[in-house]
Amino acid sequence: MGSIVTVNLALAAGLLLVPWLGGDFLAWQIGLFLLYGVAAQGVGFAWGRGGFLPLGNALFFGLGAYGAAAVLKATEGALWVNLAAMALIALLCAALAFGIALLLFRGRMGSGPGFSLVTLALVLIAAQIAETTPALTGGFNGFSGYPPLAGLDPFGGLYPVIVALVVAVTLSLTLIERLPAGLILRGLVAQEERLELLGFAPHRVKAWAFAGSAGIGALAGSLYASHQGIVTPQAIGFMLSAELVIWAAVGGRFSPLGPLLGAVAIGWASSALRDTVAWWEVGVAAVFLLVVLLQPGGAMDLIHRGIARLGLTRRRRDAPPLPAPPSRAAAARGPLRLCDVGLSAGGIRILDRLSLALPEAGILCVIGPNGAGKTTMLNAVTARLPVQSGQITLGAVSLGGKATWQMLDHGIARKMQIPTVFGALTLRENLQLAALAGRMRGLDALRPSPLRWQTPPVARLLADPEVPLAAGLDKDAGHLPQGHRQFLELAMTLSPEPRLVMLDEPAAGMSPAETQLMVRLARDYQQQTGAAIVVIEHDMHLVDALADEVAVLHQGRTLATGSLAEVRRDPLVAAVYAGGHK
Ligand SMILES: Nc1ncnc2c1ncn2[C@@H]1O[C@H](COP(=O)(O)OP(=O)(O)OP(=O)(O)O)[C@@H](O)[C@H]1O
Repeated sequence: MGSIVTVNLALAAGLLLVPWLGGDFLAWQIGLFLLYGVAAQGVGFAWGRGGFLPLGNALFFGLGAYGAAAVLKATEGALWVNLAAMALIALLCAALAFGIALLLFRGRMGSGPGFSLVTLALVLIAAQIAETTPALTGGFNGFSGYPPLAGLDPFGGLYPVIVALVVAVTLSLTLIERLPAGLILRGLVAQEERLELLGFAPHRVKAWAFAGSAGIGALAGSLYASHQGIVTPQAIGFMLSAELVIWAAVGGRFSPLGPLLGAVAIGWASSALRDTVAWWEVGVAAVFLLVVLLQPGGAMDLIHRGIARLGLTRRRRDAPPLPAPPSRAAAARGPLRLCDVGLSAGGIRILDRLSLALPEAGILCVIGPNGAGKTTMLNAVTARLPVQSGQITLGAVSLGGKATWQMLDHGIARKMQIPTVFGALTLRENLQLAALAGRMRGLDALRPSPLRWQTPPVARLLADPEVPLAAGLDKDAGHLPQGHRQFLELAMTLSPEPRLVMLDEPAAGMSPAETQLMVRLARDYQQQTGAAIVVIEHDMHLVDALADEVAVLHQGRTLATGSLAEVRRDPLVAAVYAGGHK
């Protein structure tokens, strides 16, 4: 916290010195690049933190600028009315962005080019409207003839207001990084699938990030109107959108200060050198290309690495853990039933009128030859693949039409066949995210204390001397060996205290000792919580050690259920396994 305040105070002091050292004209020039920099910070937030690239963020900068110009003209200098109106415009832009992102990201995984292209199309449309509606926007000539905010001189009094905006935005973005909201965003980029299984709706997380990005852009745009005294279609055009992306990339999109640095450095150098250095734009494009290819973290990444090499980074002290509040997943009730479930994908019938009733408590092992549809059954339950016929119910609740991220609130958690952990985060951060799962309420994402939550299942695992997690909490999860990764994913799966745990080949890639440990941990969890656990497994020793009951799947149908001894005696099962499968 202290370092955040120091950095922002230094930023404010450095920027406020500009008019003293360089005069009003330099401050006016820097003020413009700072406003562009704030808008680029919005782009950096969406791209670097949210993992999706908005190609048309000048839309919100322009809406902020035109909106503020119109308000300033209509109200003729009433300061508080103007400020309230500008804040309202920024909120409206954020709401617009939220809606756009929800529409585009809903029901889709990934943050691919579709979103970027739509935002590009939107800014092209907006620029066209601005050019062709002179009655509203002043057309090509621009919107002018309004007083600046509070009558502040763009060459004098407005500059401290711009600096205040810069510091407020930088401080907010830096603080968000230290709060659960920032961790959730990092989780989104690191492993969207796991985040969704932990009960976070990726499309909503992205929508909030895009709303923040748009609101920041609109605030910058609203001061730009006063700074320039005129708003032209360039303020809402594609060129500015592209420049915001270049500044964010070159300065460093992963850091709140990076885009600001990029905008001021490139913007100022461009204004000084564009007319004297031939091919200046080509040079900027070349730098952009080099950054994209060789230095994705931009200039701020180099600066951070330099600071780390000099040993100037302070290690954050870990505050003692707090008991986590009750989990919604622990309150869910009812046995899971699949009734005549049919599922086809890629033209292949995978589940063929599959019916299976799970016990409300105990361990059910699902076995069957390769390709029998075991993993697909879990995909159907967790809504990762759409079911075409039949019903899946949990107690009295139908799971039909629900999304993957809603499953945790129904008490369902899943460990994947290939362990999915947040590879770019430390083990501690992985467990912090899992502690938030199913427990966050209201404004918890914006409070620091939820990062200290510790859940009963994770506390037990960390205290267990055989579980290889407690010693390396500050290591990146991406460097864990396969066995340790399985335990980390198990810890994250159990952390929300789910009533129904689905473990897909939990011992894959493990040594015999690790496999034994996995069996013990699954058994312990079942006994401590009375939950139902479904384990998909090929290893019959493990099935023997774990199963209260066994279900055999074959060609997308339930072939037999009963104890392991019973299904072994079943002639149909014997025939399937004698057919050369595992
Ligand atoms: N999304 C999909 N699109 C097309 N085919 C799929 C899809 N998912 C699974 N399949 C196919 O469905 C069949 C069943 O796959 P599934 O992974 O459910 O089998 P499994 O019983 O878990 O096998 P294994 O024990 O080898 O993991 C396989 O032939 C697989 O290739």
